[in-house]
Amino acid sequence: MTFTKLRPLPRLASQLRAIGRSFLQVHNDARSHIVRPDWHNVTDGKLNKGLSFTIEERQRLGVHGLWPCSYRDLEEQLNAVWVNFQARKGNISKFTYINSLSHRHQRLYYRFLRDYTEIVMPIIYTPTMGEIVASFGLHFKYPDGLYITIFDRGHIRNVLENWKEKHVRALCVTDGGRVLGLGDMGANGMGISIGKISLYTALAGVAPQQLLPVCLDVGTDNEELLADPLYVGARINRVRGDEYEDFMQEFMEATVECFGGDTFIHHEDFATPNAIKFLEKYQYSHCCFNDDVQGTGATGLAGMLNVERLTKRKLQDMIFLFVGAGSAALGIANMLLTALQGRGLSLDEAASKIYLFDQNGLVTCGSEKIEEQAKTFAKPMDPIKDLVAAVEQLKPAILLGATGIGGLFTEEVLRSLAKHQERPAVFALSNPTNKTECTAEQAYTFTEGRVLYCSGSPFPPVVFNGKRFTPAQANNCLVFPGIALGAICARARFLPEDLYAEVAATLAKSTSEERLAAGSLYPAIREAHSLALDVGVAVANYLFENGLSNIYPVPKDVCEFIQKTQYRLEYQSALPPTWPYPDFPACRGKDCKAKNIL
Ligand SMILES: NC(=O)C1=CN([C@@H]2O[C@H](COP(=O)(O)OP(=O)(O)OC[C@H]3O[C@@H](n4cnc5c(N)ncnc54)[C@H](OP(=O)(O)O)[C@@H]3O)[C@@H](O)[C@H]2O)C=CC1
Ligand SMILES: CC(=O)C(=O)O
Ligand SMILES: [Mg+2]
Repeated sequence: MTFTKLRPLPRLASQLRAIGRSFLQVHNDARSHIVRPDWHNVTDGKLNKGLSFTIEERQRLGVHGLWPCSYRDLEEQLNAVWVNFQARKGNISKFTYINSLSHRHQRLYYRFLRDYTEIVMPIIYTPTMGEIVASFGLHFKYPDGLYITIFDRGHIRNVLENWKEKHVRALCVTDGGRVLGLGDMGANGMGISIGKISLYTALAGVAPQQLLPVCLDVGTDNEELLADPLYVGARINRVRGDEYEDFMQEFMEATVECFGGDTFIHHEDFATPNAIKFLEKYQYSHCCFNDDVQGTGATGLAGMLNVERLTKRKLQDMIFLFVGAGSAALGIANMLLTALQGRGLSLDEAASKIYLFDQNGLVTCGSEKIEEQAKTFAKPMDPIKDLVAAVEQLKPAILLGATGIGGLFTEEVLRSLAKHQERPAVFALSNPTNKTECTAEQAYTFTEGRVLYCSGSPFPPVVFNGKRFTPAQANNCLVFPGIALGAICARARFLPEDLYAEVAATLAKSTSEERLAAGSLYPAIREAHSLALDVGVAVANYLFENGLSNIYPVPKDVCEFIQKTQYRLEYQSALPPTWPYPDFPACRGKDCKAKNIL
């Protein structure tokens, strides 16, 4: 066989090569050098700029003619998205529209999320994400995350290597064991991993290519799903015991092998016993975070610190009644316990202030089945089975619900609460909206407008007796994007428990006096971007100060250091900085002279 000696490339082509093949496809053919259309720029949502490709870019990239001749800058495109979004009737339809935008035009999608956060959050997150999860088989369209099934045991690393991005810095992983308040959703749980991950970018500016949503499909015990022809997961009952735990162990090890030991691993919506077991097992050996326990813990404590700011009544003088004793309630109860101890109370004194109430009633020393984590809070007293009776007897200052049971805080419960407190606080944390323990309207109405109310899913303002109340959203989305940002930027080794007290303090402080005066215990969702940066800086500072970062030397300005890593929501030029052709007029968007030629 003979090899034809390659002709040396003419100067132009070699220049182009030096600039980088990603910009242009240059084909050295026998007769001429042809610049072929680079469809990649159009079909790859990461690169696509739609009508924001300048005329120069369209011509240089060989995609001229693939768009109508108009040019739209980012603001104009954003407006078109907004008009389109509003025109969609119903939340699912809005979700479908912006989900498709995320694939064809990533930067515009995230810019839309940033600029319209308060409006879009209920679509890409709770409550609409609950509906998407419930009917995931209808909505699955793109490989937006990795499904790792129990049948992949022994090969998990290979599956992780199939992911399109190689520089993953954070994963959000669920096994769908308890998704929002919907119960066991099996592989449909992927929806929640995707939703949470999209907030990393939308709120905290973590670059999307650094992120990976994962669903561990170990089956489901949800009979409805198993019988549903549209179900996309493994049709087996949930695998438990050693097989399940070995599978999890392999996943954690494979993640470290594949992406590095300082990869942030966010556990989401595992059923409570697994959530707690894995947190205890991996918290200090991996850069691992459980959102439902720790994220919710920090969020809940922050709200309580703000009840204190608002009512001028010390936390140590309050009684807390937590309805629900799962990962969310226990996460908050434990953080509160530590905070109270920090104020000089002994463990017993602190625990004596916090009551748990589960399906069987008040958790007492005589309760039949008490989870290990709940034992600290069990009280030496007679059982109380009825919630109204518990409220009547305990007279809590703060009533918190994390049960997944919609309407549990009835009129009677709320009236009883308000009877004993001038400004009672109600945290109705369950998601999505139809699982909320009570609505904002019920809370304000049945407490004659005296309640400090917040909820896991958003509620619109309520007018009661001519006064307008703006309920705050108490959701771990106020903290997890910032925690991830700080941990990723500082390349955290692991995330100790004390760090979450810093997060809670940062969130509480970020609530303005104006919002507090209006009875809102948290910042508004539209402030979530600056909040995420504040939390990110607090987390990174904590990690640097405690020798838990893999970054050395410590950056002088941590905030600037973090900001430099953030995803840019402006378009970059699709052309190399210096272009070798002299013959095209410079064309820069709106002011482009060349556009008038068309
Ligand atoms: N706003 C936020 O940021 C967050 C909200 N959540 C929400 O919190 C809810 C619970 O999550 P999680 O803790 O993980 O779930 P779990 O299922 O682990 O816990 C639910 C708890 O509620 C108790 N419960 C159920 N029914 C009743 C009832 N009728 N009366 C009193 N208690 C009852 C259960 O008691 P028993 O054990 O006896 O069955 C259990 O202790 C979900 O809806 C979730 O969406 C979760 C995380 C964050
Ligand atoms: C918000 C959240 O994490 C949950 O409802 O599970
Ligand atoms: Mg959750």
